[in-house]
Amino acid sequence: MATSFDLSKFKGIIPAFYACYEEDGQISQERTYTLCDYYLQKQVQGVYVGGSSGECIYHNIEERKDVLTFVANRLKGKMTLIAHVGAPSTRDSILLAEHAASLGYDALSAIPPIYFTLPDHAVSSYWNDIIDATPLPFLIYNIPQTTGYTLRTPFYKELLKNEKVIGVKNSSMPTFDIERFKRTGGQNSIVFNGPDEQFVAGRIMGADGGIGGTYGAMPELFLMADQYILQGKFTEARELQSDINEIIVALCSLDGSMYAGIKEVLRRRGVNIGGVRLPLAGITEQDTARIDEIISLLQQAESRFISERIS
Ligand SMILES: CC(=O)N[C@H](C=O)[C@@H](O)[C@H](O)[C@H](O)CO
Ligand SMILES: CC(=O)C(=O)O
Repeated sequence: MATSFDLSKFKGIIPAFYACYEEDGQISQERTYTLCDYYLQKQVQGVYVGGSSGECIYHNIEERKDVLTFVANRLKGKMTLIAHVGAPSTRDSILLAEHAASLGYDALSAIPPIYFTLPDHAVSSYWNDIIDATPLPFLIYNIPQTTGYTLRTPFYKELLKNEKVIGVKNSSMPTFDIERFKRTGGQNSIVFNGPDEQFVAGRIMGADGGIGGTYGAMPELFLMADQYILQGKFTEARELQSDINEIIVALCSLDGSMYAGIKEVLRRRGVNIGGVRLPLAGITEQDTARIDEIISLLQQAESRFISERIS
């Protein structure tokens, strides 16, 4: 079960990379570079490209390959790059996996098959077929609330028999699952916390780091929360998590999708990566005032927890 990959790069704060669009809704190379530069400047550990937050479900394969290419062009060798290659068919997932491997990504990851409910043996074949297609290590993506599929510990143990499986990004809500997955995989495996609302709890229960959809709106806050955990400052970590959660709850209360809200926050802070792709809803006129409030919540949390000034 022990993997021989160097796991030291799979930890810390790894934002889930957002889809970057032109004004007409096409994937934007230039804006993808803008977002890459932003993350480089924030000194995050890495990026998780083409997942839920990357709106992969609304992109065709060529668009997904383009996003993987643009990010690698800008960030290869500068931070950890994880490619999400989950797609409705095994065939398309393999095409994406091969593409990511040719670009030098550090790891692959995929959700389980969606739409049809498949038995574990078919899920296992799906993941293992992707894994077999390239030499890269693989991170399982467990996200029952969107896929309808729940990864169980005994099945996870089976999957770990493939030494290229290095761990799991766990987005189920119980932090108990994080503890179980970490215990099952042992020290020579990785667990990433999924739900940003309980990043601190996930870390305490054994997650090595987090991959999150809201990190991009507030990377400094998550980096600081991770620092607090590393320093054993649990009271500070909990208080910061609570401030973070006020921001996440506000982002999730917009008429527009959470991603549209995050992109508006980023735009107002000088990082314009466009809107969201339909059917995700864009922000509405009423959302404008709510976004003012979100910006002020961000500023309050930043001035409370981060010493250096953030624009
Ligand atoms: C269901 C879902 O998309 N979960 C993401 C990944 O785990 C999270 O990062 C959320 O975006 C975040 O926790 C906000 O709810
Ligand atoms: C949040 C996350 O991991 C994703 O967007 O895939």
